[in-house]
Amino acid sequence: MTSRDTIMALSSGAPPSGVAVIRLSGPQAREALSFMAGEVPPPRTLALRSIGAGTRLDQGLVAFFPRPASFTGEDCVELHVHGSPAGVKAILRQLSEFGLRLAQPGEFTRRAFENGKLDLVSVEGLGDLLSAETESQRQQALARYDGRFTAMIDNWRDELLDLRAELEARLDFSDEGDVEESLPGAFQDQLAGLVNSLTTALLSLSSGRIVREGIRVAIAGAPNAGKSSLINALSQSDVAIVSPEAGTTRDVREVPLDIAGQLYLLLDLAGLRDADSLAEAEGVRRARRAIADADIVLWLVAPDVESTEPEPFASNVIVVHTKSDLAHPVGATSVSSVTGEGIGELIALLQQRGSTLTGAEPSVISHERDRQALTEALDAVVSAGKRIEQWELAAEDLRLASASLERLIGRLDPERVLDRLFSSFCIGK
Ligand SMILES: Nc1nc2c(ncn2[C@@H]2O[C@H](COP(=O)(O)OP(=O)(O)OP(=O)(O)O)[C@@H](O)[C@H]2O)c(=O)[nH]1
Repeated sequence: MTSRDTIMALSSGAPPSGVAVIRLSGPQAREALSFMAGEVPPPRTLALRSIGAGTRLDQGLVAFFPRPASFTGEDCVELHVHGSPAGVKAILRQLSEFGLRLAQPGEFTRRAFENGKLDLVSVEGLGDLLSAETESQRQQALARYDGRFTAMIDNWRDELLDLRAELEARLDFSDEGDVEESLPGAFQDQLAGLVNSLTTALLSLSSGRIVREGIRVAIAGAPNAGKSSLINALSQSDVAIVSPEAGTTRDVREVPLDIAGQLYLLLDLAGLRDADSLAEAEGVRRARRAIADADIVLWLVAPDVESTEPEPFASNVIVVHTKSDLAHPVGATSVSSVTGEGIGELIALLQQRGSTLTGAEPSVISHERDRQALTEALDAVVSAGKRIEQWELAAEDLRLASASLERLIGRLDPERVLDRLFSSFCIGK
């Protein structure tokens, strides 16, 4: 496979559908278009054409996007045809006879990256955008795809270059005796500013990550405290098993919920109790770990069930009194999964707690790669600050910091991430 091949794919959803979009990219794209649809319309203009070489297979809209101003940076073509399974198949067959091959998953985007149209963090933003399910995920992914993170990284890289230039000038001219011995205060200030800015970015990682991955809400308490019933009531569907027999929820199940545009993952945990069997003990162990890792813990207390453990005290724990239809506790958060009482209030409470975790605007810094690169860059800049009078070593630290950022945008060693990243894309993207 070389990028000289011209590739094709159905880029819209699977037929049958109202419209199907077939996308082509590569040196033969223009010729393939005139083979299939006759006269090539002016660039970036939709034109109605009869589609099919020799025989008319369909009628649709076609567009030509000449390189380099196209998504991939190569000549691109779009055929908007009827979303018929047989029609799409026939068109792809003719294109294949013409010499085009089917694209691999993510191959269009990979070409865009290789041709410098997108950097790696934007590619990740696009991947996130395609899989975004909630409003906050969409906003976060779009901001990353649009280059908001790239602009931050470019700023840091510019600052690192300035600082290195200052040090390297001293190294070059140190023999000539006409440079000042110590570095100007402005240099120190700029270095401190950079440390601040990278630290702030790293701090926003946890909020960025929970927007992307979801706020983990552990639903915990004694067996039969009403955990599964509460999850059902919260999600208004029969997603969790409800059973009168104690100890039925053994594994950690995740129930996704969209509350006001933010993804929450309700973790339906095994009831905490002294386990009778190995399987139960494993369930309890996993439940404890999930509680420790959760962003919010709903600790359920029921009037008809004896709590085997004391309520945990932590700022992320909300004690919820369940089965309020049986007995009504005073002045506490209480719910009934049977009557629905208190469920709306609990959702509002989750939304309020969630918004303090995510902040007002979703952070674009949200991937494990971001954490690694920013931590490396920060460590290197801090190290440069510590040995600032050893110009050569400090310059090397700053070079390492730049290299971490260049790896993040894919300017350095992109191979390590490319295959993994693009294999998660769909065909036609
Ligand atoms: N009256 C009343 N009964 C409830 C309520 N919520 C749950 N129950 C009952 O309490 C029992 C246990 O409920 P579950 O939701 O299975 O409890 P759990 O905590 O998930 O239990 P395990 O998975 O065994 O740990 C069932 O018989 C439910 O019908 C409620 O709000 N009111």
